[in-house]
Amino acid sequence: MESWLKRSGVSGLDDLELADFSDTGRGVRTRRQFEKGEKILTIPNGVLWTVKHAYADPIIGPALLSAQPLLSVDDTLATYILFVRSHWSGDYGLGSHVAALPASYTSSIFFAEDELEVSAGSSLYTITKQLDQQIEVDYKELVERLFGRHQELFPRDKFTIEDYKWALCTVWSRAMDFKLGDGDSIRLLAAFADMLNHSSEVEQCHIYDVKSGDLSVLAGKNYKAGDQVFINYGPVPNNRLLRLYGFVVPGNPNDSYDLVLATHPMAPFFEQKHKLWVSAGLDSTSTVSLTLTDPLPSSVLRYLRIQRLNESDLAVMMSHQSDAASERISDSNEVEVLRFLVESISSLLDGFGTQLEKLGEQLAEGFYSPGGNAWSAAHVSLGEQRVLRLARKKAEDLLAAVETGSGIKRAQCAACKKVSVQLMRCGRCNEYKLG
Ligand SMILES: C[S@@+](CC[C@H](N)C(=O)[O-])C[C@H]1O[C@@H](n2cnc3c(N)ncnc32)[C@H](O)[C@@H]1O
Repeated sequence: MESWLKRSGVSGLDDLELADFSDTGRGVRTRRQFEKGEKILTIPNGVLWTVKHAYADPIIGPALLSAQPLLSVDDTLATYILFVRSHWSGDYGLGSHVAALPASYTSSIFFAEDELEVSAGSSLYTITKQLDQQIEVDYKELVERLFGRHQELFPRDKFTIEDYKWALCTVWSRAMDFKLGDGDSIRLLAAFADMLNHSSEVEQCHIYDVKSGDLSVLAGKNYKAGDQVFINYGPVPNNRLLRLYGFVVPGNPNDSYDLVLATHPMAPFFEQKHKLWVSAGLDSTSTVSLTLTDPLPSSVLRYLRIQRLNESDLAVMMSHQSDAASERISDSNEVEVLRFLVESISSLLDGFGTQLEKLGEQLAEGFYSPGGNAWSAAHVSLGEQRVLRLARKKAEDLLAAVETGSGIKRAQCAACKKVSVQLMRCGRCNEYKLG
C-alpha cells in the first residue's frame, strides 16, 4: 500500500510507519519529531475513496448511476469497497488498501446476544437491534436494485450480507466527513490516514482542501520520534463509539443519552401543538441529547410544556408567535411536566439490565475482560445511566422548587406510597387514591 501511495503523490510517508500499540491496536508511529500544527501527511484527491470517484469508475460507475434513486453515500462507498475487494489484486492501488483493512470489526452489530444484553436498557441496545433489522432490509433492496441486476460485477458469494456488514463497518469506522463551503458535505476514506487512531488529547487536525480536494493531517500536538500519532474523531459518546467504531473510552466525558420525545398524531390538539413545536425549533418527534454537562436541556422542557398544554393555555399560546414555551407556562403545567419527566426517567433507569452501582462493581472487579465486547457494553450502560441519573436529579430539583414556590402540594398515593402531585392519578400504580 505504501509504495502505491508514494507513487501516487502522497507526502509524509517517509516520516511515519504503521505499528501495533497495546491500548489502541494498529496505528501510526512517528519516525521523527513533529511540532504541533506541522503538516504530517497529505493524500491527494486522486487516491481518495469518494462517491464521485465511484461514479467515475469505468466499470462500476455506470451500474451505480443506473440505480435510481441513487444509493446512499454509505451504500455507494461500501459497494465500491466490496467491488474492489472482489475484482482487484491486493498488491497495488485501492486493492492494496482493501488488503490492509481489518478482517473483522467489533461494532455492536457484531455482538453476540449475551454481550449486547449487558447494555440492555441503553440506547445502544435499542439502536443496535433496529440497525440489525435495517441492514437486512437495506441489503435485500441492494440485491434487488443493483447486485442481482449486475451479477458479473457483484458476484453473490462476495456480496453476501456478511460482506455488506463488513463493508458498512469499514465506512463507519474509517470515513472522514467535511463540510464544504456551499453547505454540502463530503464523506471520504483515505488510505493510510485511516490508520490513525483517536485521542481526545489532540485537537481536530485532519483537514480537507476544498480547492485541491486533498486530505491533510497536521500534528495535533508536539510529537517525539516513536510516538503514536492521533487524530480526534470528535466529541463522540461511548454509545456512538461502540456502534460505529467498535471501541469505548472509559469515563468518556462526552457520554450522552438520546431521549426520544414523541406524541401520537391522534392526541388531542395535535395539529395546534405541532405548530407550536415547530415554532420552538422542535418537531412532534424530537430526539434530544442529554449530556453530562447539560443533562436536562431546555428543549426537553419546551417540548413537554407544549405536549401538556390544556385547551385554554393552548389558545393563549397560539396567539403568541414566538417560542412562548421557553418559559414556564403555568405552575400546574410545569409540575405536570416535571412529574412526568421524573417518572419517565425513573422507568428508563429501571429498564437497564444491570444497575449502575452493580456495573461499577463488576468493572472494578474485572468481571468483564477489559477491552472485550461485554466490557465495552458495560461502559456504555454505565455512561448512559450516569447521564439519566443527573437528568432525573435536575428534574426533581426543579419540581421541588416549583412546588415550594407555587403552593402545589405533593401527595402520597395511598396504594403504593409513591409521592405524587395532588389531584393527579398516580402514574406508577394507576390509582387515584391520594392520601
Ligand atoms: C480509523 S481506524 C484506525 C486504525 C485501526 N486501528 C486499524 O488498525 O485499522 C478506527 C479504528 O481504530 C480503533 N481505534 C481508534 N482509536 C482507538 C482508541 N482510542 N482506542 C481503541 N481503539 C481505537 C477502532 O477499532 C476503530 O474502529
